[in-house]
Amino acid sequence: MIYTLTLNPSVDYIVQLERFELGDLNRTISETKYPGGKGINVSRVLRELGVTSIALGFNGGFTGKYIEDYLHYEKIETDFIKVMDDTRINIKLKTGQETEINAKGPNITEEDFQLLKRKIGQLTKNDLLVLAGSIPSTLPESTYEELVKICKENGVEFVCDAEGDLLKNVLAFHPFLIKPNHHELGELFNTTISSCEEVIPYGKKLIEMGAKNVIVSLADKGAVFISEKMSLIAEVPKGQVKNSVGAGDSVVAGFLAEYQRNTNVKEAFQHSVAAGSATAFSLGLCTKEKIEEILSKVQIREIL
Ligand SMILES: Nc1ncnc2c1ncn2[C@@H]1O[C@H](COP(=O)(O)OP(=O)(O)OP(=O)(O)O)[C@@H](O)[C@H]1O
Ligand SMILES: O=P(O)(O)OC[C@@]1(O)O[C@H](CO)[C@@H](O)[C@@H]1O
Repeated sequence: MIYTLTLNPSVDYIVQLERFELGDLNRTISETKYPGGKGINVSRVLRELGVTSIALGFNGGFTGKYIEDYLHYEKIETDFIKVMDDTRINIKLKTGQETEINAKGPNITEEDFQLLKRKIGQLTKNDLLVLAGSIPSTLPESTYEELVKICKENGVEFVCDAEGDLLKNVLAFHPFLIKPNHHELGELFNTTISSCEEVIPYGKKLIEMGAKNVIVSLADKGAVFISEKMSLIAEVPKGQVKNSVGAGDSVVAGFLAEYQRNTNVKEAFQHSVAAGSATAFSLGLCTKEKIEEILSKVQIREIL
């Protein structure tokens, strides 16, 4: 079973405006809302692709209930730990460019954290855990490390989509997959990366540091896959970006869904990039039809 973990879920409130004037009254052209948070997005795209997962994390209040009801309506199983405060609302402003305001989120107590550790401790070697997103400020910086250590002890594979030290510190536990974008990769190595070719030496370093598979996404500039055995570059299809929120999470879900189907890394990478772009070209997350529509436009080449 695939489990996704979203420590700080959100209701994503997507607001479209002609333009945004700071300090003025601004009126929207349209608005919509979705359950959000990186792990939850992964679960939703997996479900769309016919793969079952269970969404874990902390949620609370009316926003937490909205997320849980929405996921159940989509037939996604959840096993959230209830917290006292409301789950956060993240604002995504569309004004030609995309501006995000991500809230801090609820207080998570030590007791809540212990409960989560016990849940993660029940996973077995037949399970895979996706840890994705930021860590609430009330949890220790070492949260991911502590959780993947439990995974390792029980032979549970894990995927990590996080930034900076959060990502660096789990590498020694050999994640099955990590997916930084090129800015995050650059920050890890104190450099600037602006093309797929430039990604390759740094991607290889992540493999040396312990990752089994690495996908680095560069938005419209392409994506790179690296493992010990091969390096691949994908060209992404051109299209009109409607909302790139969740595009990175769709890359993770697209890879896992296809890899689970046939363990062919090249095809899994092609599906993952198609899922990312399909989400970027949609207002919400991708649909299976949209992925299939653009799949053949995702050209993959091997770098020898
Ligand atoms: N402008 C675009 N045109 C086509 N595809 C895109 C575009 N932007 C994003 N994508 C698709 O989405 C994937 C992930 O995008 P990106 O590199 O922005 O990841 P990310 O920063 O993790 O995303 P996010 O945090 O917005 O979910 C890319 O690999 C690509 O497939
Ligand atoms: O604040 P975090 O946890 O870093 O990111 C949260 C978030 O921006 O990530 C998802 C898109 O990847 C959104 O659904 C959500 O609002």
